[in-house]
Amino acid sequence: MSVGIAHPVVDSKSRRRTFIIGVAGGTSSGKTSVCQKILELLGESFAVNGSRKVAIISQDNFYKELSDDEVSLAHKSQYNFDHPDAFDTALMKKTILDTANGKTIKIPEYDFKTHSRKKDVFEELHPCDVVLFEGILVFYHKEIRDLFNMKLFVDSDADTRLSRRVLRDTSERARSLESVLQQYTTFVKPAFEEFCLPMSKDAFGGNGVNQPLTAIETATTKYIT
Ligand SMILES: Nc1ncnc2c1ncn2[C@@H]1O[C@H](COP(=O)(O)OP(=O)(O)O)[C@@H](O)[C@H]1O
Ligand SMILES: O=c1ccn([C@@H]2O[C@H](COP(=O)(O)O)[C@@H](O)[C@H]2O)c(=O)[nH]1
Repeated sequence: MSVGIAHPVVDSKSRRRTFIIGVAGGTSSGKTSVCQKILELLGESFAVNGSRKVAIISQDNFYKELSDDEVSLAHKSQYNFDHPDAFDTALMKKTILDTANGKTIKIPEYDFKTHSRKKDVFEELHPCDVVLFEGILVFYHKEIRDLFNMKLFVDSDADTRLSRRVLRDTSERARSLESVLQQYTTFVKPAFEEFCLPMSKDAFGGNGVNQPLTAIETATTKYIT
């Protein structure tokens, strides 16, 4: 499989550019784990040539603020967090563009237990050389998709994803088994098939890190000045 390296438009006045990698995949496919591994390995290999800063941004931090009624629905597993409209696309686009142009950005933090952003809590991210932007629907909107220099799709089998999700959501996200299964069958699985999977076509696939890592190392060496 070939890897397309794109060169999205960045502010020509900007002196610094950041290589942005979009990492998509279904829920619990291992996106965060793959990103952490890439970050670790890139950190090590880049250390040979001087320090290059690599960071991970999660699309989960860009969920829209919900009304009280929507929060009530969310607590009953009746809110669709897997639809593209659940995300603040404008803020996501601005954040990626600012990152690409070497600006310091502020990322909101999301709380899965309350289904809301943490009030006045932000992570400040200083300019990086490589940013991994991961999430279920990071490839859905063309205006966001086109900002990535490289696209990776973490491809894990559906049974594996569901079993990991059950374990994670019941232990870390304060969910009951019934609610995880209800949300999965009503929203998560249909949305994966409609909005996530079709966007994986031109991305670098698999669920390991070796092939993408080699491609990322090659691409970033050429791209970053
Ligand atoms: N290769 C793997 N083997 C076993 N468990 C894994 C593996 N990759 C991820 N997990 C576990 O599955 C859950 C979801 O993984 P995560 O990387 O957070 O996925 P995603 O970011 O796609 O939702 C986590 O609890 C994680 O520890
Ligand atoms: O308040 C919320 C917000 C999101 N979700 C679910 O999270 C996953 C996306 O996160 P992954 O780490 O990629 O699994 C998505 O499928 C939403 O259904 C939630 O349950 N509650």
